[in-house]
Amino acid sequence: MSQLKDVFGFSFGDAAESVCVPGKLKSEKGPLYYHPSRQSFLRSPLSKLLVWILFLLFVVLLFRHFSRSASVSMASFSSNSHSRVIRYGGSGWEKKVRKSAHIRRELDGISVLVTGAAGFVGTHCSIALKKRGDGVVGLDSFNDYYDPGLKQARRNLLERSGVFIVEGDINDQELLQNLFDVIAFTHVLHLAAQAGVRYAMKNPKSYVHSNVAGLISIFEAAKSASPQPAIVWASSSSVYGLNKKTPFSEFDRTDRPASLYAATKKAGEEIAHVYNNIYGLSITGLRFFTVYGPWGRPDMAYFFFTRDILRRKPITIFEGPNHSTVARDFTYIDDVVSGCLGALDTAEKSTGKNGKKQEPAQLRVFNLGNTSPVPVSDLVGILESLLMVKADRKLMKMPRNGDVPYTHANISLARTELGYNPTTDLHTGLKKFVRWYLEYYSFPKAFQKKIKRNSRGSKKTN
Ligand SMILES: O=C(O)[C@H]1O[C@H](OP(=O)(O)OP(=O)(O)OC[C@H]2O[C@@H](n3ccc(=O)[nH]c3=O)[C@H](O)[C@@H]2O)[C@H](O)[C@@H](O)[C@H]1O
Repeated sequence: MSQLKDVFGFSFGDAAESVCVPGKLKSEKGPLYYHPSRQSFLRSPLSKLLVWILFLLFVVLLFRHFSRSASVSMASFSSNSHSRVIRYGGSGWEKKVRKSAHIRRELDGISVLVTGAAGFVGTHCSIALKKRGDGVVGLDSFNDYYDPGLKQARRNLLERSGVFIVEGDINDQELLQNLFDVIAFTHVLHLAAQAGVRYAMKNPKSYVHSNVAGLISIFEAAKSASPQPAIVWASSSSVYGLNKKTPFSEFDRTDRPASLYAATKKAGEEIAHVYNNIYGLSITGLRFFTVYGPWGRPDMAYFFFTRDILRRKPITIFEGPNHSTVARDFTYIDDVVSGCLGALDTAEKSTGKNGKKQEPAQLRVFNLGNTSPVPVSDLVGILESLLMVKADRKLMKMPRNGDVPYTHANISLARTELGYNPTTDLHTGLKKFVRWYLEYYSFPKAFQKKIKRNSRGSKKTN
């Protein structure tokens, strides 16, 4: 209102007050005249008219202003109901996209569209690619599945590394087309997804929207692009479902998912087969095993356990049947990044042209795990020793919400084909996470130092 007041010399509040409050004398609001029959001073009809005219003028200008913005948005904004109204297109925008996609590496440099770039794995991969001289353009919807402030902080980090993130939904076909028109991406690293196993009970449709429809949208854009990019995308260890045979191998069956999340990732692998078969897209699916580390996801157990232990709040540890331990093949982020880059570097070119396959194209799936499952109770033990706080543990039977009791990756295939070689044990990885956590959430410096000193001396327990 104050800005409008600067422009028009009055605000809507002024007009309403001067016109709509009868009998209220305001000497500062223009000429008054004496009304003999009412024996009082009233504002002159002329000045009332003037106020009305100005008010109407203001309404017309306001209307014109908003209808102009709306017509711009129709031309160049996403109209998808799941995304916010977002501006893209135009020379300034294209310049940023081109700059971000610029390849600085002379030999074998690639230009990558990273979806979910403000996500946990997306941020780390984008930075690693940029660091080695590849071109990177990010795409992220910045949805509020978890703290958007953290995604924004990751965006700031990426911007400092020279990565531009386009804000938009992977289901926005027009936006994708626009991006492929500007840049001939050699690769797409498709990490945008609805994550979380248990959340699928609460919001099942979000999994279909992102993990099925969104994946198809990416494949559609890629198959029509010229040249077609090679695609590396995030599947999940959860596709092994309730398999008993361990460690999980890529050759094992994956038709018994335990959660809707797993089912949508499994569906993604089948959809990948279709696009590879019909359109000649080169596609690599990576089955991530419970990835953790700095800049991680607050919806994951290691993250909220840390928060709750520090707040002296109880944490719930799930148990399997007959009080058996629940365990995960926790995989540190740097190892997963090396696997993602290995997959990009070994991806063959897509073979389609003008939307048609010319010859058979590469289709791969790899486990990216750590090969050493750790019980969740041990994870809590490591956090206790690093944070120097005893956790208030509550043991609880694992609810039937899509969780699986155990994961363990066989990584021989990734080792051979991608040169994947995880080196970070859970203790070392959590130590790095805890240091980041305390710094990011601005814990007192003295406390950070104390924890750091303690963690230097603390021993590996796994
Ligand atoms: O590998 C994957 O493909 C998936 O990994 C991750 O799923 P999960 O392995 O289930 O990780 P996470 O929720 O951190 O639970 C860890 C452990 O803590 C146990 N757990 C959990 C919560 C709790 O309150 N108590 C508890 O014991 C719980 O039973 C479990 O044993 C990603 O979130 C998912 O998006 C997907 O990428």
